[in-house]
Amino acid sequence: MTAPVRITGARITPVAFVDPPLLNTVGVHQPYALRAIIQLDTDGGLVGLGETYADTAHLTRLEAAAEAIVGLDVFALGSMRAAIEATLDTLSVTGGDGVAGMITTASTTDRVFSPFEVACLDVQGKATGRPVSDLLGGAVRDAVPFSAYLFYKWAGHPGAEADSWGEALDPEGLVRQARKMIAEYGFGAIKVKGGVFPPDEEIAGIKALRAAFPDLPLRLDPNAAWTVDTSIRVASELNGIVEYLEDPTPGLDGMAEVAREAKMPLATNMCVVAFDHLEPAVRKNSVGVVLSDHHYWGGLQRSRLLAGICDTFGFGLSMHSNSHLGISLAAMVHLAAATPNLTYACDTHWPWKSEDVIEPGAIGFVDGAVPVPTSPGLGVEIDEDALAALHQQYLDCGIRDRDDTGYMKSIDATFENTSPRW
Ligand SMILES: O=C([O-])C(=O)C[C@H](O)[C@@H](O)C(=O)[O-]
Ligand SMILES: [Mg+2]
Repeated sequence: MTAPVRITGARITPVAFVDPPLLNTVGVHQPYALRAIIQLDTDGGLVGLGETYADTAHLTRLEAAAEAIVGLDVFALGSMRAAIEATLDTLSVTGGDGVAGMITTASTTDRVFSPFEVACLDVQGKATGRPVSDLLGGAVRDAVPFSAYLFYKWAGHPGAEADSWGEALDPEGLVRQARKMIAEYGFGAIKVKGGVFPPDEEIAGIKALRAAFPDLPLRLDPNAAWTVDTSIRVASELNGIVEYLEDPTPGLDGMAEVAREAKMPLATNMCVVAFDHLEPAVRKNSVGVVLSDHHYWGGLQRSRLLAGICDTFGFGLSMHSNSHLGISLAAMVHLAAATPNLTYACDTHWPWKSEDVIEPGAIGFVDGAVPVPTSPGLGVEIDEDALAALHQQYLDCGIRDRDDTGYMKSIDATFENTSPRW
């Protein structure tokens, strides 16, 4: 039997990495995206890795949680979650969700527990010589398919040079972006981040993509930018064209109204983001597909629990993403590999980043999918020089919280973050 592997501490390092001006309904991505990297130290010398948001309040909570779990066995995940919950109850920080106000009702405990749970699973895997997917029930696929995640975007940040992706502000720009991303990564499905332009312009964008890629599944996600009536109209225009419509309108009740009329399933990473949202979502028939995200569903094991509930109630299941680095990708891939009822290609922001904290080569895309690492643990290791450089970038860049709306307002003072907008 493997002896207890006790936690001796956790190093939490905020990092900043270059991010293009990706547009969404709440504003635009700042020049740098923030993440916190967790290196969990144990008495035997094994180190586990985790990755999460790095907004100021979240960092305060992570530091408190790191202290609360010293001395615990990395296999004692139930006790660890309880210890973190108890510690968070003593803190009086607010905000810091790291998702620009788009996912505000997730559980704080689950959000803070998640990177520590992932790091513990990494250590468990290293201690037992098994990949994390084995600790989650075993991989049922060798590779995990992802979708091309398209964004409307400016050519570059104001005052800076154009980035290698260039501008995408109309249907031609979206198709150009899709061609480049698919040529580089081989994705077999396309998601468009909408809610940026009036719905008819985005419908035209989706139709242009359909014409350019007749065989690829398409999705549109306006992050609740539309009223119920607008959502029903868009759903009718896109009938037979998108495989699902993602968060067209705010709230479980609005989604249920749209779902009654729409022919395609509705997916969500906004109105079902915590376990206590599942019962009303089932009762109201609000959604057909849940987009899970281990960063706020409480880690990989609780995401497996979510998958079981989705299976029981007949929900489709896929995965949401935010701007992320390689530790998160590895965790997403192990989870997806061990989730039999994953019914759609997962989301990832991976193509939008040009920097990372992990040693290169351990994880990557082949034909639009990520082969599941088979080495012990997550299968990725920290590149200490890269971590130090991206931490320095964090210190230098001055950004301490994700604020798409504030950044947009600094460029266009008339911008208002309203939901629904159309
Ligand atoms: O599916 C989603 O809602 C997302 O991916 C949320 C993200 O924050 C996305 O809107 C972004 O990166 O701007
Ligand atoms: Mg979404």
